[in-house]
Amino acid sequence: MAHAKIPATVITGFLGAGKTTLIRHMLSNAGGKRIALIINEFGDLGVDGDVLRGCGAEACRDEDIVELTNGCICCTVADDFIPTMEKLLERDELPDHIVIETSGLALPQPLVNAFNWPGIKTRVTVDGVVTVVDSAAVAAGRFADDHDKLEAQRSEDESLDHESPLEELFEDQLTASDLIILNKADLVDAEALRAIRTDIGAHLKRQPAMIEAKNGEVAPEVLLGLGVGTEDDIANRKSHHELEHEGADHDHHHDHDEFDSFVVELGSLDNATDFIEGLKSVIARHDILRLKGFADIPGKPMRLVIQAVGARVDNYFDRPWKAGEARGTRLVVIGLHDFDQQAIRAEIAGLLG
Ligand SMILES: Nc1nc2c(ncn2[C@@H]2O[C@H](COP(=O)(O)OP(=O)(O)OP(=O)(O)O)[C@@H](O)[C@H]2O)c(=O)[nH]1
Repeated sequence: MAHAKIPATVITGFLGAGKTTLIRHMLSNAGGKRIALIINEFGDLGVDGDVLRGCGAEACRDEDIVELTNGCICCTVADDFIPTMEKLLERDELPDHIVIETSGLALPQPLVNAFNWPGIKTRVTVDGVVTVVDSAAVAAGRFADDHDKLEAQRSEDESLDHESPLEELFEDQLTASDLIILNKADLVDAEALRAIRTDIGAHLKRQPAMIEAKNGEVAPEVLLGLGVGTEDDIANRKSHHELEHEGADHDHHHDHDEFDSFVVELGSLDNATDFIEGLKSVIARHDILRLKGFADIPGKPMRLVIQAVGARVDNYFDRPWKAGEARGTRLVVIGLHDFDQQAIRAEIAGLLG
C-alpha cells in the first residue's frame, strides 16, 4: 500500500514577528501528534532552537529538533535543507508532521520549490505556508517604503532596482503564504488591524485567509492540515527577485547582503533592569532590527532570555542553567548591513558599568 505523504508546514515571517512563539504554542497543544522541527535562523547563535528545547513540550523531543545554522535556508536549500530532509525520511520512526521555521530574512519560495526535488516529492508535501506578521511593526510603518527617499537614491544610482529590502522581503513572505497570522494583535487597536488587513489584501493577487492572534495562540488544527500542496503552486508566488530576472539568464543568487549580524559575549549582568533600559537606547540609536539571546544574572539559578524586536525588549527566565553549562551572556544582534558593529559592541559592553 502506498504511504500518504508526510505534510510539512513552512512558517515564515520577518525577524521577530513571533514564529518561534507560534511554534511553541503549537507544540504545547499538539494533542499527541509527533512533530519534527527544522529551524533556521540568521546569525551565529541558535537561540530559537534553544528556546523551544527550553519549553519542554512533549510533542517535540530533543532529537526531533534540527537546526540549520549554515546560513539562510533559502540560500542553502541544496546543501543543507535537502540532505536534512533526506536524513529525516530515513528514520525508522517518521514524524506525523514536519514544521519548518525559516529565518526572518528568508524568502520562502526556494524552500517550497525544494519539495519538488525527486527524493522528497514522493514522500512529503507542503501542507501550507504560514506567514506570521508583526502587526505592531506594520502599524508603525516599519515595512512601508519611503518612496520619496527611494526615488532620490535611484536618481543618484541608476542601477538601483530595489524597493527597500525590508518592504520587499515582507511582501515576498506574504506572496508565498497560504495563511497569514496577524500576530501581536494585543499591541494595536482594532482600527489598525483593519487597516493592515486592507493593505495586505491590496498587495496580494491571491487572497489567503488572515487571522488575528496574540502570542501565537492559534489552535494547531487551524495551522496544520491546510492540505494545499503549495509546491505545485509555486509558479504563482514569485518573489520580487524572481520577477525582476524573469526570462533573463540569471543565477538566482540571493545572499542577504543587505543584512548583517554579530554576536556579543559578556560576563554576568549585575543589574538586568538597567542593562535592558540601556539596551533600548542602543537599539534606537543604531536602528537595530533584532537582538536576542541569553543572560547570566549572578545568584540566579535560571538563565534570562532577552528578546528585542525594534524598540520593544522582553525578558523572562526560561530554564535553570545546566550542570557544566558555561554561564554567561550571549546576544545576537541583527541589522542592516551598514550598521556600526564596533560602536554597538562598545556601547553594549559599556552598559555593564
Ligand atoms: N506583545 C506581544 N509580543 C509577542 C507576541 N508574539 C511574540 N511576541 C514577542 O516577540 C518577540 C519575538 O518573538 P519570536 O517568537 O522569537 O519571533 P521570531 O519570529 O521567532 O523571531 P526570529 O526567529 O528572530 O525572526 C518575543 O519577545 C516574543 O515574546 C504577541 O502576540 N504580542
